[in-house]
Amino acid sequence: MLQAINLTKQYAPDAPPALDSLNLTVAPGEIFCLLGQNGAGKTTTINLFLGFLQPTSGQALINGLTVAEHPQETKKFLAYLPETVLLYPNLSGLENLDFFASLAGFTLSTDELRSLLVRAGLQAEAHKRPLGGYSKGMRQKVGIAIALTKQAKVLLLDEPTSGLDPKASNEFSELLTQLSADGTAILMATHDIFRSKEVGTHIGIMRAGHLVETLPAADLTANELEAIYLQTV
Ligand SMILES: Nc1ncnc2c1ncn2[C@@H]1O[C@H](COP(=O)(O)OP(=O)(O)OP(=O)(O)O)[C@@H](O)[C@H]1O
Repeated sequence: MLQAINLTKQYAPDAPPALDSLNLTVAPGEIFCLLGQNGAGKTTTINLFLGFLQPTSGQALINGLTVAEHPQETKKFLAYLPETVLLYPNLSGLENLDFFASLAGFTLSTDELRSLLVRAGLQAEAHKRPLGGYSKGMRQKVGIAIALTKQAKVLLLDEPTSGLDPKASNEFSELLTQLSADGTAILMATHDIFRSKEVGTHIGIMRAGHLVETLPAADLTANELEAIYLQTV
């Protein structure tokens, strides 16, 4: 479970807060999609949960532990997928996964590594090819497989489907739905209103550091969500 309590971040004393008193809870099995224009504070929110940033005030909690006070313990519950996953181009997908899994403390057999790549949607014929020849969507799938390795209780995603084609994006949504059904709490920053509606259980709309709307996704059509978004930002 993931919780923000009056979470605030001001990058400079004379600047307005990039995030202002955010209150948010993402329970196991929920997918909370954060929408908002460029600069609204979505990445700042994710970076506070990751412990990459210290809050100016308020708290980011993961499974009841404050990230600022328990940076190592909270990271054990987390997996993170950024917009662009940084991997080694000369290694294959399989070798990249093996390397990052071992960095995270997991020793997996080739069969286990392959089944994680398949679960992430990467076709078997690509597993042994150098990653330098992969498309963005294929690299993103290796990133997903790395995140799956940790069997994390909380998944943080920052525009993970940006640049993916509709089929890859759809497969990604299906995977998120499966993970949430297994009890993972998911927070995803995105610009994709349609996917948010498809995959999200809750939709939050941010404007200038404030979470101005929180909506249950089931109550809305994608068109209604788009109309609310356009009125809000
Ligand atoms: N390291 C930083 N130093 C100073 N200001 C920053 C820093 N990072 C972000 N900001 C500012 O904080 C505000 C929120 O930025 P943030 O990256 O969280 O927005 P975002 O909603 O993720 O935007 P995008 O959709 O473009 O990714 C912006 O005004 C941005 O300029």
